[in-house]
Amino acid sequence: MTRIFKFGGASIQDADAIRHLAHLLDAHDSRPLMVVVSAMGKTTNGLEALLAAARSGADDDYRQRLAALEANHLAVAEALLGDAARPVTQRITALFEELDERHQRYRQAAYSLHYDQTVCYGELLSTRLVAAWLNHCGIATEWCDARELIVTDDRHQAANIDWEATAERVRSLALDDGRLWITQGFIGGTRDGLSTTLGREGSDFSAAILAHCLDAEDLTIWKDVPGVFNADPRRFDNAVQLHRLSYAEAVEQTWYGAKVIHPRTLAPLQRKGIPLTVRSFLDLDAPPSRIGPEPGEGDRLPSFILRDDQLLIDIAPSDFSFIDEARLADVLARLAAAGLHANLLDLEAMRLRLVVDHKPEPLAPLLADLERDYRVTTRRDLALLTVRHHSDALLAALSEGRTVIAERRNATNAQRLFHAEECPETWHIPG
Ligand SMILES: Nc1ncnc2c1ncn2[C@@H]1O[C@H](COP(=O)(O)OP(=O)(O)O)[C@@H](O)[C@H]1O
Ligand SMILES: N[C@@H](CC(=O)OP(=O)(O)O)C(=O)O
Repeated sequence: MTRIFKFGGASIQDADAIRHLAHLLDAHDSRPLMVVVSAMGKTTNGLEALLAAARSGADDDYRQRLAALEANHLAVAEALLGDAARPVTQRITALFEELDERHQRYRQAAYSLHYDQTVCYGELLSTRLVAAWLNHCGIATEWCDARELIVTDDRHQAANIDWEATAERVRSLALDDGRLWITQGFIGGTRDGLSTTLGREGSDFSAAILAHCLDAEDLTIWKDVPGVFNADPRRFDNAVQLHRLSYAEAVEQTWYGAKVIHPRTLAPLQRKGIPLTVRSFLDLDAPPSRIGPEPGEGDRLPSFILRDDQLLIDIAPSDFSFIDEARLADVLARLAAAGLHANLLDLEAMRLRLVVDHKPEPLAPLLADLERDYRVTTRRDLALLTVRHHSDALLAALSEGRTVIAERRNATNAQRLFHAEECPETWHIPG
């Protein structure tokens, strides 16, 4: 049965990381194996900045950014392959020419369409590089284009999967030919040949789609942490690893913002009962986290999720009337159309408060639109803390010395909104 591995940007950020990846894959000779790879390091951020430069007409900035991205990829190819780099450097140069041509063609088009036709190049480039290195190391590797495998609609930047068409295409691959297969995370394609993307950090989801369509034995997501913790170990100095948790718990944690796995990853796995392992690509002996149908300690222990850079939107009808169901539906429909998600929603008779990620691009038109029909005020520079499996004592200790700007609580989850300036860079879990 096929196994699926997914590697994110951190695991292929430079030549050394790609060498390490090849050692790791060399030790896994089980086939069929499909490897899903993201863009190198922070390339997607670089491509987003390139897009902004292209759209604002900042031509010098655009050219400099394009050249820097190309130089970085070429340098990695040369560091890896030296004299044997020519075929892959030619391919990289051709991909950058194509990327430039796409920017010229789509710079006047809708933002999301332009985004998908250009930002997809991060993964196209990284997989070419990694495949070339694996083949050079004697690991027979076949490259395939995820835009021809993962069929989506044209909802750019958050495309919906055409499961039937995708399954048909994925199952037609001759995966059991003894080679390792490599494809891109994050990207798909419409039936008409347009590139699409599945949402930032969506490569985990790509891997789950392939696992689902192939009835894979398992999916392993390789990270720079040993597994899923009860809080981001970068932000909470005493976070502990959760070795077992259910799909349902993982969905909840990621939906509230735990960045370790993309929230759309779990459903395709759950539908087929495919186990998910999250493990370290740095420490191969570290015990991993396993996610499956059965609950584990992760379903009981408190977990803590922090969202930085939040914006509070306070919405009231301008005529002193209620926020009735029709108004609530109206506001939420506008939010959804802007591609935004309410991280916290608090409703009173004449006031609706929403907390969203502060993303200026979709927010500016949304706020202008809401202001035409409602009284709208906003507050920025906020941090949202979600505690799952909370207790009063935990919440009190975590809120000490901080103003609670908004709050929402049910039996399992408690959310509190704080001023970012009142929050520490590194948190400590009380207890
Ligand atoms: N609950 C959590 N458990 C583990 N890691 C977490 C958690 N929440 C956030 N993270 C962060 O997720 C990072 C790994 O995810 P990410 O950087 O997106 O990986 P990749 O780019 O390889 O997909 C870790 O370095 C860690 O800081
Ligand atoms: N490269 C894309 C997709 C992705 O999933 O990346 P990563 O696996 O490195 O989080 C992004 O940065 O959004």
